[in-house]
Amino acid sequence: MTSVIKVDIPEKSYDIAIAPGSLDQLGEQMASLQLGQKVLLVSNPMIFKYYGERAIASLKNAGFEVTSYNLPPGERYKTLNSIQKIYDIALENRLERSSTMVALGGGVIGDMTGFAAATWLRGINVVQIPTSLLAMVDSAIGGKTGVNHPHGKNLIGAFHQPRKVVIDPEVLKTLPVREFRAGMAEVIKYGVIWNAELFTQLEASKHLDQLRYVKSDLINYIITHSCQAKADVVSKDEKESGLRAILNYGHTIGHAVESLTGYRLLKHGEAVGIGMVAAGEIAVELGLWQKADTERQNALIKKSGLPTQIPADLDIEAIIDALQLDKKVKSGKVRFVLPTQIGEVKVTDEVTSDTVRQVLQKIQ
Ligand SMILES: NC(=O)c1ccc[n+]([C@@H]2O[C@H](COP(=O)([O-])OP(=O)(O)OC[C@H]3O[C@@H](n4cnc5c(N)ncnc54)[C@H](O)[C@@H]3O)[C@@H](O)[C@H]2O)c1
Ligand SMILES: O=C(O)C(=O)C[C@@H](O)[C@H](O)[C@H](O)COP(=O)(O)O
Ligand SMILES: [Zn+2]
Repeated sequence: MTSVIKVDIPEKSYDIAIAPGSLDQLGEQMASLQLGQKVLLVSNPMIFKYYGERAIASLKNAGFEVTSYNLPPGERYKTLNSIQKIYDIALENRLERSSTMVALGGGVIGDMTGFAAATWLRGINVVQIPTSLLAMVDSAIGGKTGVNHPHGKNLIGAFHQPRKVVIDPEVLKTLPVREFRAGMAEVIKYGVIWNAELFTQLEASKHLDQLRYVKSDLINYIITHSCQAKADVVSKDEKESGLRAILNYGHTIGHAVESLTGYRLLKHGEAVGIGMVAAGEIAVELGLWQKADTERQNALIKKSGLPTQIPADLDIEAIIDALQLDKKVKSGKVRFVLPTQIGEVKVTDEVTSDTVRQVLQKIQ
């Protein structure tokens, strides 16, 4: 059975289709979008080895003319240099305005392919085929695309909505367990910012860190409810002029920690987990959130096998300085997304550096 969730943006609406085995229906799913014939499929060598040929066979069966290109894996390659390589292949293969880039991979491949598609010929089609849990529940949806600058996360990018997101949960069977856990951080995020019921379901679930059993009802529940939360928010505020900032919960400190550790020590989701612990503690400090609720959140993060502490050798002053590069900074003031109760958050610029320092020292 296919679940379909709509992202409702004027003139750019699209479907997120979730169904086991849907990788083999990719061509059919794209055929109804009236795209040009040429497709450039972007992936990385590992993911391509598992799923590339199946995706290409389905696209060719539907009449598409397909070229593929693999980028090296990992956040360290989420750079303008990689984008240049995609442009070179697009040029070589004469991709046209009606052509489509297909991102087959995790959030790194999705963000980069989306950005290349946003900028090649000033914007061509992109279809997202997320293969990590994190990409399924978050990065493939909503059109944030881009790359890192040597000094900060995602500092270069564009909003460019996909024409479709095709999720085949069966591909999670090959996802390494640490990557699965990293994806759970963004799932917990939706529980804290938007969907209290999702949060309590996660609390009630055993073996959250071992949930790669794709046939389980829970994994389908997690993917659908997370996609729905993201679709709800993005449909209300495509370009983060207001509400969408809540999707950045845990990312203010998370991004700083991720980039200061050179994208080697922590996965994005792990850094977000630590960032949520920090944000929860700040909210308690400010009297916005109950201590009992932050303890519930932190227990869930731990139960998912995620770290909850700032790495021991990381300089706290460097983290505080790095916060200035956050994209939510407004008139020079750092803005935080802070919980007020499970399922609700607010955005505030009333967090002093002293409070941040105190909390970071507490959780290091
Ligand atoms: N655009 C957005 O809205 C948004 C949202 C959240 C995160 N992100 C970005 O997403 C990135 C993190 O994404 P990620 O966690 O998917 O990391 P990732 O893309 O690096 O993928 C994680 C690892 O898992 C491997 N992998 C992926 N799917 C696999 C599968 N099915 N089988 C085997 N191996 C598989 C990849 O090769 C990679 O080594 C970060 O760059 C983050 O900034 C973007
Ligand atoms: O979609 C969004 O909006 C998000 O903030 C989702 C985040 O999980 C994601 O990591 C995003 O890329 C962060 O955005 P940024 O604008 O802080 O780079
Ligand atoms: Zn994120």
